[in-house]
Amino acid sequence: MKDESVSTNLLTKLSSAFIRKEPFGLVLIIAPWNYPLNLMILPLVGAIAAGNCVVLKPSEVSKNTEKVLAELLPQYLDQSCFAVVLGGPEETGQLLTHRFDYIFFTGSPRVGKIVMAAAAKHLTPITLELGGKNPCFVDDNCDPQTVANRVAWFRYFNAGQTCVAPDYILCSQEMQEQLVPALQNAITRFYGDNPQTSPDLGRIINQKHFKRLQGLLGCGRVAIGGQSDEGERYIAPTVLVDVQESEPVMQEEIFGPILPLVTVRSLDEAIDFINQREKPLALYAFSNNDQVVNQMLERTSSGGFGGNDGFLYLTLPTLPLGGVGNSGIGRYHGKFSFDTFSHQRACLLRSPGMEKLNDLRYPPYGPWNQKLLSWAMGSQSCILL
Ligand SMILES: NC(=O)C1=CN([C@@H]2O[C@H](COP(=O)(O)OP(=O)(O)OC[C@H]3O[C@@H](n4cnc5c(N)ncnc54)[C@H](OP(=O)(O)O)[C@@H]3O)[C@@H](O)[C@H]2O)C=CC1
Ligand SMILES: CCCCCC(=O)O
Repeated sequence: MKDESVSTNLLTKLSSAFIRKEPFGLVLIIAPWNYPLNLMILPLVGAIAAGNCVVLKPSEVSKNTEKVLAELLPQYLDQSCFAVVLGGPEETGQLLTHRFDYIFFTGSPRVGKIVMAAAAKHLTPITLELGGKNPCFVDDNCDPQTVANRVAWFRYFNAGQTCVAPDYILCSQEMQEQLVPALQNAITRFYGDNPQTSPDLGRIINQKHFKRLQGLLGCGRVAIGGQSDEGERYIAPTVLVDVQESEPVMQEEIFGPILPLVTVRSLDEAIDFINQREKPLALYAFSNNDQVVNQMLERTSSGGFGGNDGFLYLTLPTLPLGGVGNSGIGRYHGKFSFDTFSHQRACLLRSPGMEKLNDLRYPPYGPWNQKLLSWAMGSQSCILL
C-alpha cells in the first residue's frame, strides 16, 4: 500500500508528511466452527494483504473443515510465514501464552475475555469478533408476510448458527398474532411440511449445542416447530411465544433455529428493552414508516444495523463487520481488514538545512515568538505550548 500523504501546518510546510501502513508482524487468528472457512479465510486475507505472517487456529469442533484447512493451506501458503495449529481450547490456551504482534479472535464473549486477558500480558492489540442477542423490532405498520419471510430466512439459515442472526423479536401482541401464521407460511414455503426432510435446513454442530438448544425448547410456549431428533442433531425451525425475560432463551445467545417473540406496547418500550441489555452485534427494525426505522437506529447502539432486512449488509465489503461493547472490539471485511492488520505509522521528513527557520521555536520565549509559534503550529499548538 503506498504511503498516504497528509496536509501540513506552517511549521512543517517544507516537509514531507505521510502515513506509512506497516504490518504488525506475527498475527494469531482464532476461528469458530459455524462458518469455519469464511471466518478463517477472510481475516487471513486481510492479514496477508497487510504483509503479516500468520498462525491459524481453526476450531476443533468443525473437524472436517479443520482437516481440509490443515491439508490444503500449506499447499498454497509459504510455510515460512504461515502455520496451522490444530487442537481445542487447551492448545489455544498454550498458543495464547506466547507473544504475538496481533490477535484476531472470533467467538463468544466468554472466550473473548480469556483471549483479551492473555493479550493484555504482552500489550498485544486485538480484534474480538464476538456474539450477542440480536434484537429484531417489528412495527405494527408493516406487511407481516414480508417481514416473516425475511426474518425466517435469516434466523434459520445455517440452522440459526449465525452470530448476526435475529435472536428474538420485539413486537406488539396484535402483530404477534399476525406474525405467527406468517412465520409458519414462510417455514413451510422454505422447508416443506416436514422441515426435517428438507435438504436446505442444517443440523446442530454437536451434542453439547444440541442439548443446550433442546433445553431452550421448553421456554415460553411453542407456537411453531419444537420437534427435535437427537440422532440427527435436528432442531425444527421453532417459534416461541409467551416467553418470560427471565427464561434461559432470553438470557443467553440462542445460536440455533429458535425464535422467541417478546411483546412490547410501543417503539419506546422496545428501545428501552434493547438499551437495558448489552450492545448487540446486530440490530434489526422492520416498518413501512422510515421514521420508526430511523428512530431505532438513532436511539440504540449495535455492531451493525439492518432496516427492513437481515444481515444482507455482510455482502458489502464496503461495510465493516464488528461489534461494540460486549459484542466485540474492532472490525474487518474489505479495506477494513487491511486497516485492522496494519500499523499506521506517522512520518515527517524534514530538510537537514534551513536551520534559521527553526529559531522561532527555540527558547528563550518572549510574548512575540510564543504567539508566532502558536500561529505557525495551528490547531495542534496545544501539544507543545
Ligand atoms: N462476530 C462474529 O463474526 C462471530 C461471532 N461468533 C460467536 O462465536 C460463538 C460461537 O462460536 P464458538 O466457536 O462456539 O465460540 P467459542 O468462543 O466457544 O470458541 C471460539 C474459539 O475459541 C476456542 N476456545 C474455546 N474455549 C476456549 C478457551 N477456554 N480458551 C481458549 N480458546 C478457547 C475454540 O476452540 P474449539 O472450538 O476448538 O473448542 C474456538 O476456536 C457465538 O457466541 C457467536 O456469536 C461466531 C461467528 C462469527
Ligand atoms: C458467511 C457469514 C458469516 C458471518 C459470521 C456469523 O454471523 O456467524
